[in-house]
Amino acid sequence: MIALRTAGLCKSFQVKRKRPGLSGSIRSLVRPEWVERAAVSDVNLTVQAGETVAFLGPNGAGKSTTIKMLTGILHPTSGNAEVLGYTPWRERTKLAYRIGAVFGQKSQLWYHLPPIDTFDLISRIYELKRSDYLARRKDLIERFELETYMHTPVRKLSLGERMRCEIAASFLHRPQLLFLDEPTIGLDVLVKQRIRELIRELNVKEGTTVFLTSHDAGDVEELCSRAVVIHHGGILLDASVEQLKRGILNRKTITLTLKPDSPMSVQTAAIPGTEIVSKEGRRMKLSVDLSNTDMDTVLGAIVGKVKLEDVTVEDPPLEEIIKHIYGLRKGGLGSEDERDASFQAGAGAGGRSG
Ligand SMILES: Nc1ncnc2c1ncn2[C@@H]1O[C@H](COP(=O)(O)OP(=O)(O)OP(=O)(O)O)[C@@H](O)[C@H]1O
Repeated sequence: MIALRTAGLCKSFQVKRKRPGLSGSIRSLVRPEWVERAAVSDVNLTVQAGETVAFLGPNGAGKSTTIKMLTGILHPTSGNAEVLGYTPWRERTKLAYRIGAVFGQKSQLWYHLPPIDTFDLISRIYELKRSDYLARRKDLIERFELETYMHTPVRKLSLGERMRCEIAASFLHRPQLLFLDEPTIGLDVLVKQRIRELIRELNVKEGTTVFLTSHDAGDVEELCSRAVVIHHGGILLDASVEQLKRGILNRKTITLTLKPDSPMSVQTAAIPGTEIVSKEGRRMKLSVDLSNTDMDTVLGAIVGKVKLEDVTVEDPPLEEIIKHIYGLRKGGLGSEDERDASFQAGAGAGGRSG
């Protein structure tokens, strides 16, 4: 069953063109000149029910604008979309009963009220049967471990506690499709991990389709089965996360802080798949290609050669990954695996994209 389908979805905004200089500014004020700016251009996408899709792209790529059209907040300039059988901008109210939305930077919980009050309010907005609501609330409170926070005003909760409440609240009315916009932004590693597990659990248990935007490669790797990358408003890549992992998400960044009495360099020439990307005083960043080596080998080759004060291993920022994909698509193709991830998938993971 199809959860969501778009065909040639486009959105342009009229923006004022600013003329240069003071006189230009005054003229713009008196007689503004409008130009059209494309935010989303020709997005063709099909998401099957139960899929977990990461919708990725750099700042300004058109992610939020697409989500706003899919939830019925914005009308497209042209093209079509169908979400759970509804045209979002024409049947917004009906659709609202069947979808959920969580915005990492905007709270749906009342700031001065405890979460339990907002939960009650949501149950009334969605006209939930009292007994169903109470059973569902109990289940979500246990699952998300919210008991201790339910009666504390939201303003007194930490970001991680609030986000767990936000996501639990969005599941109250059993949405078939959940839109998550940066759900793990600003959270520490452990809370991010827990939130991903909980969303994944509900996806598996209840078949909720997940459509998520994120700048965090970990959200994509751990939560999603498919990634759609949007750039300059159009789809650049549509791949299974497995393909991405094999081809593109196979790099890690190691940051070393060396002790003052340590030798100040690491001989990466002797470690396959590893190169130094930056060096500043006692801090050094290495990029590791895990299709060529493994973490044990790399760390084994470093430990003992230098004296370490600190070491961290991270995913490279998603922006870097997207830049890399963009480079591949423009023709600078690397390994067969990269071609695999970039092109097979770009033509549509399982023929899903246009
Ligand atoms: N209401 C608006 N009026 C004019 N331009 C807009 C409006 N909303 C968005 N845009 C423009 O459309 C483009 C896409 O914006 P959008 O917010 O969809 O990007 P995004 O991918 O969600 O970015 P981010 O990751 O920063 O949230 C941007 O160039 C933005 O400036």
